[in-house]
Amino acid sequence: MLSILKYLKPYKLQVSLIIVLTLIGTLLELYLPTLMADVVDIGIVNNDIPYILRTGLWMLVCAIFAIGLTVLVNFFASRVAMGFGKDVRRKLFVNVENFSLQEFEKIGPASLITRSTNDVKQIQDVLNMMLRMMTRAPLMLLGGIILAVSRDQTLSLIFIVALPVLALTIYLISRKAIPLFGELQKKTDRLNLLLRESLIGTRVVRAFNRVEFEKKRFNQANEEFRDTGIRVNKIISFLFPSMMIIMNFTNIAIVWFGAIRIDAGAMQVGNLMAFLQYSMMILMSLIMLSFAFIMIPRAQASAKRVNEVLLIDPDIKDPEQAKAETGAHAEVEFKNVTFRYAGAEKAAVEDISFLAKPGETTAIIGSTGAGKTSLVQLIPRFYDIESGSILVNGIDIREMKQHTLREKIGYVPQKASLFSGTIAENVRFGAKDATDQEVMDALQTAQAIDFVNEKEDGINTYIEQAGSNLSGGQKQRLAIARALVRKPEIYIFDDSFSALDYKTDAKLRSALKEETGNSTIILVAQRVNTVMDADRIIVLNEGKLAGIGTHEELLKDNTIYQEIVESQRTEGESA
Ligand SMILES: Nc1ncnc2c1ncn2[C@@H]1O[C@H](COP(=O)(O)OP(=O)(O)OP(=O)(O)O)[C@@H](O)[C@H]1O
Repeated sequence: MLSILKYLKPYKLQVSLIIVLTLIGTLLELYLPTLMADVVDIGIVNNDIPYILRTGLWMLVCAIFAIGLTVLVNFFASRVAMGFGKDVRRKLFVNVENFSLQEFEKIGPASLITRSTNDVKQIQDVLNMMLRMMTRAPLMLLGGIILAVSRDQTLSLIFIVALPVLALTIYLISRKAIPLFGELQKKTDRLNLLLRESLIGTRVVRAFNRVEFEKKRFNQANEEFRDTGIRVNKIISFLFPSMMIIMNFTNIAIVWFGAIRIDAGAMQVGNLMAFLQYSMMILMSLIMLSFAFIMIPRAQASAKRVNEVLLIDPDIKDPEQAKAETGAHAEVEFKNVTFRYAGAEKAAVEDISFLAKPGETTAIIGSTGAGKTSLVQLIPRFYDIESGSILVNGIDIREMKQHTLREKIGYVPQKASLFSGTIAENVRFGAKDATDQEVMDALQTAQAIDFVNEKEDGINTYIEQAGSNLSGGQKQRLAIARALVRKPEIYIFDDSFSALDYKTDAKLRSALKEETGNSTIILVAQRVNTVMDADRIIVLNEGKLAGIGTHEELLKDNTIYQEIVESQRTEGESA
C-alpha cells in the first residue's frame, strides 16, 4: 500500500493543505463544547444574557467556519484521490503496453482489466476517506481525551472500560473480514474472465448449444461472488451497531455517574454537557479509525494486485546503447535460434537457421503446431529467444531499439485484429500520415478495393469493434492493406491468406510481388499453392527445421514436404 502512495507525490501541496485545513477545523470543533459549557455554567447560571449572546455568536462563527473548512477538505480530498486514480491507471496502461506477450499472458487480460479499473477504484476510495480522516480522527481522539480529562478526571475513568471494549470489538470484526477482501477481488477477476470469454465466443457458444452450460458457469461464479460479498457485509454490518451500543452505554454511564457527581456538588451541569460531547467525539473518532482499519486492508489487497503489475519490469527492453541501423533494405537472419514459452517443457522453435533476403519471399510451411507462428513472432521481438540470434542487416535485434525494429516491419497476424473506427483509420494504423490515395492503393493491392467501394461510405465506412461487421476474408485483406500502406522493409504474413479463396489468394500474391519491390517477405502458410512460388521454403516439423529449398528442390528430396504436398493433393482430389 505504501509503495503505491508514491503516486501522491504530485499532489503533496494539496495533501499538506488538507492536513492544515483539517487541523484548524478539528480544533474549532473541539473548542465548541467548551464554549457551550461556559454558556451554561457562566451565562445561564448567572443569568448573564449579553454573555450568552456573545458566546453563542462566537459559537456560531466557529461552527460555520468549521463547516466551510470541512467542505474545502472534502473538495481537495476528492480532487487528489481522483487525480491519483487517473495517474495509477495511466501508469498501469503504459506498463502493460511495454509487457512482452509472455508477461501479458501471465496475468491475463481479464485480470488486467479488473486491476486497472476495480482495484484502482478501491484504492482511490480509501485514499479519499483517509485524506479526510487521517488528521481529523487521531486529533479528535487525542483532543477529546485531553479535554474530557481536564473537565473531570474521575468521570474519565469510564473510558478505561469503554475504549478497550471498543478496540476489542473492532479487532474481532476486522480479523474476520480482512481475509475476505482479497477473495472478493479474485472473484471479480473470475467474473470478468467468464464474461469476456462468453461475449467474445458468443457464436461458438450458440453454435454448440452451450448457452445453458455458459449460463451455469457464469451463475456459479456470480453466486460465489455474491456469497463472498454477503459474508463480508454480514461481518461489517455488525460493526456499526456494536459501536452504537458501546457508545450509548458509555453515554448512559456518563449521565449516571455525572448526575451523582453533580448531586454531590463535584461537577457543574455545563461541564457534564461538554463531557458528554467530548465522549461522543472520542467514540466517533474511534469509529472513523475502525472504518479505516477495515477499509485499508481492502485497499491493501487491491494495492498488492496493482503493484504486481506496476512492479513487473518488462523483460524486453531497449538496449542502453542501441546500434544504429541504416540499411535501406532489411535482411533477416536466424542463427541457431531456440525459443521456449515460459514454463513449457519443449522448445516451440529449436535450432533454426536461415537467411531471408530483400526482394525475395521466404515461406514457412509445416503442420499445425509446428512452430510457424512462434517463429515469426520472434522477429518483431514479441518474445525474446533462449539461445542463438536473430539479425536484421547483421545487427542482433536485441541491440536495436524496439521502435526502430518494429518500424521496419509490416506484420499481418494470423487472426486479423481491427479496431473500432473507419476503414481508412484502420488502414492508417499502419502509417498515420498516409494520404487517401495511398490508402486506396494499399486496399487495391490487398484486393480489398472492390468490397470497400461497394460500401456506401467507401473508405469512411465504420467498422464495429474487432471488425464484427466484416467477413473473415475482408478483415484479413484490411489487415494486409494496413501492413502495405506502411511500405515496410520486412513483411510478415502469418497465415494471412487462409481465409481467401484460391483465386483471390493468387491475385493478391501477384499484386504483392509488384508492390513489395525490395522488401523482405516472410510468409507463413498452410497451403502449398501459397508457398510454391517462394524463393525459399522453410519446412518446420515439431519446432525443428526439416528442410530449406525451393518448391522443386524440396519436392525432390524432402519427405516431410512431399507428405504435405501429397496430403493436399489427395484432399484436393477428394474435394
Ligand atoms: N502463448 C503460448 N504459450 C505457450 N505455448 C504456446 C503458445 N503459443 C503456442 N504455443 C505452443 O507452441 C507450439 C507451436 O505453436 P505455433 O502457434 O507456433 O504453431 P503453428 O505452426 O503456427 O500452428 P498453426 O499452423 O496451427 O497456427 C505449440 O505446441 C503450441 O501449443
